[in-house]
Amino acid sequence: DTGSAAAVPIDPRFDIAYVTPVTIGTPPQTLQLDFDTGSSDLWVFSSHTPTSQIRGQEIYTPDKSTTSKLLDGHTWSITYGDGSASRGNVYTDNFTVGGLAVASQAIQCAQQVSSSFTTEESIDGLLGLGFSTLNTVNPASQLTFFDNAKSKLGSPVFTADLKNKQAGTYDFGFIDKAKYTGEITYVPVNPDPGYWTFTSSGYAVGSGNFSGSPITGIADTGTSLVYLPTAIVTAYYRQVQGATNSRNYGGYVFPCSATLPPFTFGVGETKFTIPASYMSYAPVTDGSSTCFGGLQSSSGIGVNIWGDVALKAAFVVFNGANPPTLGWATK
Ligand SMILES: O=C(CNCCc1c[nH]c2ccccc12)Nc1scc(-c2ccccc2)c1C(=O)NCc1ccccc1
Repeated sequence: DTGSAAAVPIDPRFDIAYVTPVTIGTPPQTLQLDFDTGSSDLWVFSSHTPTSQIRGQEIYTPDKSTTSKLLDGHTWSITYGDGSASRGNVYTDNFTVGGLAVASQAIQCAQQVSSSFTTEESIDGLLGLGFSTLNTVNPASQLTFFDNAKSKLGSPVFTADLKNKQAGTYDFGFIDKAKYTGEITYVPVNPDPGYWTFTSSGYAVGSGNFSGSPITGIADTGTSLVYLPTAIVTAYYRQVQGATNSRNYGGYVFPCSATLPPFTFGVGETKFTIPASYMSYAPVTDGSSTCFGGLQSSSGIGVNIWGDVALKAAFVVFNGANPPTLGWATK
């Protein structure tokens, strides 16, 4: 079997996050989920979520599904590095993504979500595509959709083809040659503690020379920006007129009118250039002439994160074979 579904930016102006339609239950209930290779919980806004915490999201109502089953006594609770969080109970139900079906997928129903999820009206939940070791369900952790689907897939892979300010695609079980150019460079993945962790072969700022120092980080579709070591980030913003590291805004900002250099990162012998236009993320507040950078320091995080700003410059193969690898191709 295979599956293919669109990854649609939730805001036409800035690529904050992407959502993908899924169906849950019988008859099918359609929700838009944020596919997230940086976590491993599949959680949804639901009939168990207090209405005060729902603002326009679609919800999953297990009681309306003839195939839903309560996973008795199981709970979950997740907190992301930005302080956002959710928790709740667990059902199993039929689940499909782009024509690929999994019976009795664990669906984590939110009984509590933090304000940053309430205010993201276009996100009805998250679909974790990290390794199942990161799943937070207690007392028994649950498998991700990808782990449940793997045995049905021709090839144990999924691919991310995210795009700038337009819809991209997540494919499951096959690699679409029409989506990339040249050869795919595969690199080893360290699945411990559960992220798609790989090592980049270096970077360059604008037309500067390539620095071949290895950068270990995670391929994370659930994080908007790129977070790298401070030395790299300061080297980048040294080339941006008027850029400052703002305590007030929590990162590097610059005049929206500034000329930005592109940013190149290496995977094996292949080089990926993030165009300058991707490196300006958004005005710090609506209408402001101060913009927040798409590249920020990872010093407070503890891990380097290759988020959407980087991933949308490539076609990425998440190879769930044993051992797992990541494939990168230009497009
Ligand atoms: O959690 C994920 C992927 N799912 C995000 C789901 C999500 C969390 N709010 C959301 C809001 C909307 C949609 C999805 C999400 N990735 C990782 S690995 C390490 C960290 C981390 C650890 C410590 C400190 C910082 C990061 C994060 C992290 O918190 N990223 C989000 C972020 C990173 C920086 C700034 C903001 C957010």
